[in-house]
Amino acid sequence: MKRVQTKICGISTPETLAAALAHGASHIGFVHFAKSPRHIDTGLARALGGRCPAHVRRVLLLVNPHPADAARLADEAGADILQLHGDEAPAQLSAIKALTGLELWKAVPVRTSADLNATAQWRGVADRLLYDAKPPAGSDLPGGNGLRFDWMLLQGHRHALPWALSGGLDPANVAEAIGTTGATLVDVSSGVESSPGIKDVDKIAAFLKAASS
Ligand SMILES: O=C(O)c1ccccc1N[C@@H]1O[C@H](COP(=O)(O)O)[C@@H](O)[C@H]1O
Repeated sequence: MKRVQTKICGISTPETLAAALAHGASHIGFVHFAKSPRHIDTGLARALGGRCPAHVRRVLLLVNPHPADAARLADEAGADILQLHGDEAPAQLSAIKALTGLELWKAVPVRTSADLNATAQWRGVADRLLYDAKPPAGSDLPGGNGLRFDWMLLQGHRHALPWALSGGLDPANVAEAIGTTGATLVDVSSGVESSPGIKDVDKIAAFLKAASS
């Protein structure tokens, strides 16, 4: 069976980056969104990303960026992949793709099967869909809320694009999440923290071990 890929999102220190790399993360996420407790500037993202070996992909998370800003921020951060986690329109991603040529992930907020069935619009626009739980009404954060959705919705679903699973994953539930959904790429942020924005090296290690077992 193919090894499950793993993204640790919201890395902001050399210590937590080292833990993620030592335990086999395939993707490292840097959050550039001022309202997030995980927000870092692009200079720090570049410095941390510079410690990643070439096979580890550096993902810059942005929310509703103007395409020109997305291109500048990606360049400053040295990103390999852009994760668009707001309510971007397809034309916005097309413009970002034209400017950067980077791999683009589009976050899809999921509560019901209707949310999954509306994803055909991303064909030819995004490279990967990232399913996340729909945020609570009025939430400041469109993601990173530690909330999961009903994984059973993914059973038998015909995905419009390659996809990844996120939302409320943690060391205790990630193996079940992979088993239930068949995910080949999982993404975690708050589930490997001791408090919002503070990553925990032991939880990172436990998550990566559980995801690969
Ligand atoms: O992590 C954040 O602060 C964040 C802010 C704005 C948009 C998305 C964010 N994180 C992403 O949300 C999902 C789920 O996170 P969690 O594991 O439930 O905390 C994940 O893809 C993060 O990359």
